[in-house]
Amino acid sequence: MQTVSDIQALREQISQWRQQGLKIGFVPTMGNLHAGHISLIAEAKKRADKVVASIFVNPMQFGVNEDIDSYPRTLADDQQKLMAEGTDLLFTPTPDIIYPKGLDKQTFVEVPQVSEGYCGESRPGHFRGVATIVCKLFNLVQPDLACFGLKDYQQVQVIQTMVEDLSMPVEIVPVETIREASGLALSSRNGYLTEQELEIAPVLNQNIRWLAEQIQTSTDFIGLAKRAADAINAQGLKTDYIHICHAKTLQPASEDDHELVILAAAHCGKARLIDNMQVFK
Ligand SMILES: Nc1ncnc2c1ncn2[C@@H]1O[C@H](COP(=O)(O)OP(=O)(O)OP(=O)(O)O)[C@@H](O)[C@H]1O
Ligand SMILES: CC(C)(CO)[C@@H](O)C(=O)[O-]
Ligand code: BAL
Repeated sequence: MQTVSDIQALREQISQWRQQGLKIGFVPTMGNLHAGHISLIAEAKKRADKVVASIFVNPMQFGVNEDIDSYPRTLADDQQKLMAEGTDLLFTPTPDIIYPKGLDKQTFVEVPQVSEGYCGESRPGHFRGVATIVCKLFNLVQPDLACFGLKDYQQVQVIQTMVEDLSMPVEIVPVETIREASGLALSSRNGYLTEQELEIAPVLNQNIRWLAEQIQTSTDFIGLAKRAADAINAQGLKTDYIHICHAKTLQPASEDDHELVILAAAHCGKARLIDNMQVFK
């Protein structure tokens, strides 16, 4: 596996592969790789001839009081894992390479509606940062397809909408969430949890599953979501939000909707956990 940090080396390799008519799959990440990331690489490998991964802790998607400085950076370990899974190329740019003029003068991509609310409301500017970096990475890597984890459900909708609205020639492949046996979704930020917090963190997923069962037979979405939030908070987490939404528009679900998603975020110690579950009625 080749690792490149500069844009010219990346473009040279990509253009060689494109001239050979090879199909390119892409997996963008922020590093500190776990089995969730590796499942994205495996999915890309099944669908493409060459797999490109990127590791970039994107300053544009972090809020002022967020964890950009402490975000785990484990490049050597990550390279081992990517190589073992058969990744062909790893792109590891620095912020200077990606944003040479600085963030203030950078053109950005804003996706309306699906990026508003939920994580978009709690993390102002977050999805602008995500859409902008993913757009830029797509322009650099020119993939035929790109894999994204459904753990970040709202992010998948934001990227899918961006690709449709801007006619980007990239197929977005959503990949199922990989979980601990406890139900806790794997996440780099789980590394912030103490042993005790790791014991209570699965309560988020347990209550999402409870809610998924309840809404099969009830349309009291607001009342049920409140009961789930109370149960989560009673165990020592602090819910940021828990909502039942239309699976595509992410608008609050109405009684006639059949494709739903439960979206939730909760603070657990230093970590802000997110999780979700799609429900078909
Ligand atoms: N448990 C998981 N299962 C499947 N995909 C995942 C999982 N966790 C993250 N991903 C996906 O991996 C890609 C890169 O995510 P990222 O590097 O932010 O990892 P992360 O573990 O989600 O980190 P964070 O703790 O910052 O949310 C995204 O598409 C994300 O949805
Ligand atoms: C898609 C992404 C790599 C963009 O920085 C990031 O938001 C993530 O890791 O999910
Ligand atoms: N997995 C989403 C990246 C972020 O939380 O910034």
